[in-house]
Amino acid sequence: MVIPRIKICGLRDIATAQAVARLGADAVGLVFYRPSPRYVEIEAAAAIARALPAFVSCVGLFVDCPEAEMAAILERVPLDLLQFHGDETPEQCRRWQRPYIKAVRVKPGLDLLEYAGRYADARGLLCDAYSPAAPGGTGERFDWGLLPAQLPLPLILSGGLDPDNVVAAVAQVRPWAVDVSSGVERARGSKDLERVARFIAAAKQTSFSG
Ligand SMILES: O=C(O)c1ccccc1NCC(=O)[C@H](O)[C@H](O)COP(=O)(O)O
Repeated sequence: MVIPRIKICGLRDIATAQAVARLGADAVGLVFYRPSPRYVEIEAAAAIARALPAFVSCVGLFVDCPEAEMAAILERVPLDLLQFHGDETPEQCRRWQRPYIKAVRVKPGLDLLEYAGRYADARGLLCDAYSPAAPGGTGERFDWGLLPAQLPLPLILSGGLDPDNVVAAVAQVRPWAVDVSSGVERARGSKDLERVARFIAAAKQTSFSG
């Protein structure tokens, strides 16, 4: 039986990150994309990463980050996994020799099988909604019917998930993991622990044979 893993993205302080871990998240995401309302400075990020309990992964999220900035972050923040959410090539993703996942913004006409094949060494493919407004964290959903029945990488479903739709999402898509940001916030960049708790409880009650 597969019970989807849960990533809560866009944490910005230690207390909230620890609370999210206690509520049952498998991973938390730290956003290193300056235009985002969820952007976290290096020192705060390092403190959050160090404060997480064992078996909760710390994921660093990058959008076409300049190399020097990326190197500075990797030197100071103990990240378990890198999430590339921009137009990074497979070579750019591999360059850091760290486990990584690749995000793709799904829209009609995109060949997801071909895309996944190019990032064959990624630990997962995070499928998010395409929006012209921002590269991610928009709270927008995409048409789950655009996903192929099988992908060569573990599928992380993202984009517009919330406590009320995650059960239906898992039933339809059968993803390895689910990822959420806006759907568990009270305002952009501010997590609502009651919504986080409801999201995690709902996601954990889902399972499917895999
Ligand atoms: O969260 C952001 O602000 C963000 C900004 C730029 C690129 C990616 C970003 N977030 C990536 C995530 O993993 C989000 O959880 C994912 O896009 C889903 O967001 P949401 O639809 O708000 O749940």
